[in-house]
Amino acid sequence: MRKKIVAGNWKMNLDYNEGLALFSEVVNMVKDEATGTQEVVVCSPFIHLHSLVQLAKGSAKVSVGAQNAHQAESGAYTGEISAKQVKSVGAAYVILGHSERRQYFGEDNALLAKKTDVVLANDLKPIFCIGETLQEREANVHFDIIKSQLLEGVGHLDAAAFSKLVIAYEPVWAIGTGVTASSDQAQEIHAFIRKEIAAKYDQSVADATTILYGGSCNPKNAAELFACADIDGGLIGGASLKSRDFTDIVKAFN
Ligand SMILES: O=C[C@H](O)COP(=O)(O)O
Repeated sequence: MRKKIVAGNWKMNLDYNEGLALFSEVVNMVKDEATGTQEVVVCSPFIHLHSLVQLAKGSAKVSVGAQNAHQAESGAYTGEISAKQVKSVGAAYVILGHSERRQYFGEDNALLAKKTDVVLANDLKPIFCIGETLQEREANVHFDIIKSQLLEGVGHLDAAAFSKLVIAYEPVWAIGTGVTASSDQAQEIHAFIRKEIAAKYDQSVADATTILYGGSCNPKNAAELFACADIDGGLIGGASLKSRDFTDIVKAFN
C-alpha cells in the first residue's frame, strides 16, 4: 500500500545554525511519537542538506530532500545545483514543480519533465507538485490544468519510473495564505489525480502512489485532511518552520 508521508518545505528560510537546531528538534520529537506517518521528509535549502543527512542518521523515519535541481547533469550553470550533487550528500528527495518555481523562475511542464528524468537518473525521488491558481479554479479549468501538469510533467515516464514519484497537490491559492482547501475540495482533486494516474498507467500504479496535500496545512486542519481516502499526507510550508507545529502535523495520522 502507499506510504503515508509528511514533508516539510523550508523554502528560503533559516540560516545554517537555525536549520540544524530546528531539524534536531524535529528528529528528537518525531522519534518518540506514535503516528501513522511512515516517513517524515525535510526539504531544506541546499546549505543544510549535508548536515541534516548526518543528523538524520539513526532515525528510521526521517529523510532529507532538496527543493530543486538543475535539468543538466553538470556544466557551466553558475549558481545552480545538480541532482548528482544533491545525491552526493545523501539526500533522498527533490521537490520539483513547486508553484513558486513555476511562477518566479518560469519553470514549465517541459522543463520539469527534463528535471524529473535527471532526478530519477540520480536515484532521487521527486516530490512533483501540481495545482491550480485561483483564477484557474474560478474559470473552472482547474481539472484541465492539473491533468496537463501531471501528464506533460511526468506522463512520459514508464510505470516503473512513475512509481518512484510522490505527487503533491498544492492549490496555489492556498499556499501561504492561511486559506486551506476544504477536505472535500482536496479529496475531490486527489481522487481526480489518482483516476488520471490509473487511466495513464493502471489501477495498481494509482493505488500505490502517495499524493500529498499542500497549502496552509497546520496542526488544526491536518487530521481532517489526512483522514480523506486519497490524501496520503502533506507538504508543509510555514508550519514546518516550527518543530511543535510540524510534529503535531506528523502526529495527525494517529
Ligand atoms: O511546499 C509547501 C507549500 O507551498 C505550502 O506552503 P504553506 O504550508 O506555507 O501554505
